[in-house]
Amino acid sequence: MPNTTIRHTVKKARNALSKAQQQRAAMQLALRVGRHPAFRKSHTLSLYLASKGEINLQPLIRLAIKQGKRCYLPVLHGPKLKFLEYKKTTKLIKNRFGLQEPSLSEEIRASQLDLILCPLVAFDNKGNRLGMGGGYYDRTLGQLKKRRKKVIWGVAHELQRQAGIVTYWWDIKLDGIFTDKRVTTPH
Ligand SMILES: Nc1nc2c(c(=O)[nH]1)N(C=O)[C@@H](CNc1ccc(C(=O)N[C@@H](CCC(=O)O)C(=O)O)cc1)CN2
Ligand SMILES: Nc1ncnc2c1ncn2[C@@H]1O[C@H](COP(=O)(O)OP(=O)(O)OP(=O)(O)O)[C@@H](O)[C@H]1O
Repeated sequence: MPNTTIRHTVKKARNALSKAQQQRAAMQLALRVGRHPAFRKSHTLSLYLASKGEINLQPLIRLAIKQGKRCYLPVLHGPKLKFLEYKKTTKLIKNRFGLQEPSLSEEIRASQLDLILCPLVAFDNKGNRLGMGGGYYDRTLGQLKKRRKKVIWGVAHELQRQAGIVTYWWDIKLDGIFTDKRVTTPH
């Protein structure tokens, strides 16, 4: 399927999930990520605040903060993202897409993050990611040098899995995917 068709179809399916289904998925994701070594070993991690049917990371954020981990959120900065700390007291403002982001808090360089949980629209078993089409994660994470450790993971509802995604030279590869149902590493 062409990527535009995938984007359209998956967004529609994701938006159709009920509140109860969304809550259950968010809890299951938090449990699954919470017991994974990539999360357990992490001290600094970036997440996102869900919008329009994206899997909600709030239960996971609460768990991470309770365990003393430092949580960061993406903030639009020109063509790229910055990562700013997110705490209970952090003031949020809406960016031009209507997404909430920290207005003023401590910044961390992407290379200092132990775990980066990326939002996405669709993914496949090879670790390919299709996002909202802004190219923000690609531009920001494409520059990470020597990716020895598995830091970049996608998070999604299981229904966002596709048989294959058409990719381009700028697309970053995911080191793994967490869904409400499974953990997958590229194969
Ligand atoms: N929750 C969340 N935060 C995120 C991202 C994301 O995908 N999800 N991003 C990941 O890169 C960045 C923002 N990227 C975006 C890129 C494009 C559009 C966009 O085109 N929005 C359309 C509506 C699309 C729709 O309704 O599905 C618009 O506002 O017109 C939005 C965000 C940073 N923060
Ligand atoms: N590293 C890069 N260098 C130059 N241009 C880039 C780079 N990464 C992405 N782009 C541009 O961004 C546009 C959007 O890319 P793409 O459709 O892959 O975004 P996405 O991964 O879906 O979005 P997002 O990461 O914001 O969720 C592309 O048309 C491409 O021209």
